[in-house]
Amino acid sequence: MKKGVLLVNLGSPDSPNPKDVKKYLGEFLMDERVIDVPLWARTLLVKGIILNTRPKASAAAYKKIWWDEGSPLIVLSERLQNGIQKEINVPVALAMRYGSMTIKKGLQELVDKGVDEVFLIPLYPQFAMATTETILVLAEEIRKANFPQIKITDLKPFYNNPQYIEVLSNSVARHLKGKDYEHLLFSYHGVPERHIRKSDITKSHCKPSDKENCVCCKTPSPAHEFCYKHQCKEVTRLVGEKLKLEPGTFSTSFQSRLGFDPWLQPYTDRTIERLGKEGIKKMAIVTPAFVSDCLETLEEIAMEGEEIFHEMGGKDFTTVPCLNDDKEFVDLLSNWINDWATSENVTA
Ligand SMILES: C=CC1=C(C)c2cc3[nH]c(cc4nc(cc5[nH]c(cc1n2)c(C)c5CCC(=O)O)C(CCC(=O)O)=C4C)c(C)c3C=C
Ligand SMILES: [Fe+2]
Ligand SMILES: [Fe+2]
Repeated sequence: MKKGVLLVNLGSPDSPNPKDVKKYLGEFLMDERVIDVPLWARTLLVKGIILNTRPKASAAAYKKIWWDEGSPLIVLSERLQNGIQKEINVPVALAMRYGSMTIKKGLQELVDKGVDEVFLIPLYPQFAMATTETILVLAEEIRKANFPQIKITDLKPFYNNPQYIEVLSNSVARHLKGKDYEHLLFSYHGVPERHIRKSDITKSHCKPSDKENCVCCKTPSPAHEFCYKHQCKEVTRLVGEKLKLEPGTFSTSFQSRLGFDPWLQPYTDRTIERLGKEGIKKMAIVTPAFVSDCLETLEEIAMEGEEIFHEMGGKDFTTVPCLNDDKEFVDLLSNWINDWATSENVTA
């Protein structure tokens, strides 16, 4: 059997123009694992309201971060792909869950190279219904319909893998060297609380509305295999431990909420505001839910977040880049791929 790798990230519009942004958001937000309400309600909400109001503002935000080469998320994912390809012998393809670089095209590219055994790597350290699950479900549908001869194995979420924690901690330490920040905020993309309850396989463990001191997240449970909140909090705890951060000098928050339902809290914008109001003058922020820098890190955090902090009296606001094509991260993924390529059942 010939092996190959498919990296899958979220995706971006083809351009930062409102028409392309609208098309992209339409596909993204009509995904039943992203806006998980009945089809009629999703259609009303997305096509009736969001797509008539949001694309203009989103396009303006995309324009602020767009590069000559294209969307930062796509360009940085391509750099990661190229970095890995230089390290390993099996072909590495890249696809996006939404937009033009489809999973079908990615699988086709591998099949055209004779591949019949695919290692599928969702580029998300933590599991979420709106990210990992939607990729795996769609990839399986495409496999069944178009490539029934191939076998797909997926890389499990690697949020608590000690090597990953080391690579992330090294990156944080390197970027914050010499900066005497008073607080390090770990900001993760949010999800509606409802998503956490839906993914709870025990149906009773997760209490997504517990904010600071989430007891369920600290109590061992099989639910944690699919609990985005637990997995985010674990990344913060493990990096804090590795970097020997003092309690009280680092915390977790959740960004990018959409709509009126409660999302995971505390919210990042309000946390930045609170830190500024409490007299913190120098803060740093890291965004470990994203492997590649994107709209949510470059605009919402590095631009809007900094503005909020300054408005509240803060002075220094340092953002730690995502792992992107960090050499240690490229080596780590390449090692996992090599392990998979040389043995059968490998998880991170
Ligand atoms: C990292 C994991 C992500 C989760 C979980 C996630 C959930 C989620 N997102 C929305 C709505 C939007 N997200 C948008 C952008 C965006 N989201 C992620 C990642 C996660 N989303 C990334 C990497 C990006 C940036 C893409 C890029 O091109 O750079 C947007 C579009 C921008 C905007 O208009 O604000 C929306 C909308 C929902 C509803 C959701 C639900 C769980
Ligand atoms: Fe998102
Ligand atoms: Fe929990």
